[in-house]
Amino acid sequence: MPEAILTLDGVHTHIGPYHILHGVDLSVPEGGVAMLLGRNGAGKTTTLRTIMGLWKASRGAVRFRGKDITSLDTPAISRKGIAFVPEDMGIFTDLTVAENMTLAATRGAPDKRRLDWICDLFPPIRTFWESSAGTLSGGQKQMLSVARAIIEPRDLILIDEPTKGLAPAIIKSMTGALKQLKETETTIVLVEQNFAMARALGDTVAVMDDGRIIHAGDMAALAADAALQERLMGLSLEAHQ
Ligand SMILES: Nc1ncnc2c1ncn2[C@@H]1O[C@H](COP(=O)(O)OP(=O)(O)OP(=O)(O)O)[C@@H](O)[C@H]1O
Repeated sequence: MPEAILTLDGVHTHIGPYHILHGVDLSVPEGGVAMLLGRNGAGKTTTLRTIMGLWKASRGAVRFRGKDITSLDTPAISRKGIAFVPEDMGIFTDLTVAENMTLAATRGAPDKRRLDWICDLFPPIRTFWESSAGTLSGGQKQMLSVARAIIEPRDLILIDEPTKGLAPAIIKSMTGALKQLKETETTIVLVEQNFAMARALGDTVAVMDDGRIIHAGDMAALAADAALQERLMGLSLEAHQ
């Protein structure tokens, strides 16, 4: 088993008066894709936001490469090499695709070779380079959102439901792009409801319910066990492509 790049140890998160995470324990191995699954409202988004410091853990610890990052602010966490692709994508719709990409680069002008590689991963970025991001389709916006997150090499990228509301053909190309990203050094934590994508990409899986991790193991083992899926998530994933 590769060493963990990220660990959560008994993490509790409160949002205002609401106690949302109830002691999340999670270990993400370095390299590959760690899936985070669970019903709506299980706490997946809250977990990603807590890792990024967008919500503060009220108890427990988040460690990145063994270092406690729980009390760092979000820009400091980002500078450690962690990127976040939120569910609402976080792109600037009034700006062009080019401006969105340039603004995402924190270390000066984007590297030309890397930009070419990203445009090969997501061809619409190249096609619509000078267009306003607001005019892109939902799938293209999602691609821009992931592209921005990887404009500079990242050790870890957290992606929240990148296929939400997308057509099957777009989901397929997003899956292909993330597969290529997976071949690089980047470790990916992926929240996803689309089982075809989870099965195609996931190496490990953690299942959440009610603010806790209720199962952790290999994605392939969960994919092969319909009874376990039913018990953990109340549905057989095969039926939820
Ligand atoms: N800003 C907020 N204020 C109050 N409660 C919130 C807030 N954000 C999330 N919650 C609650 O926290 C719980 C977990 O939500 P979260 O978005 O983390 O779940 P999720 O597993 O990502 O679900 P989904 O798939 O629906 O996004 C839910 O009960 C939700 O209503």
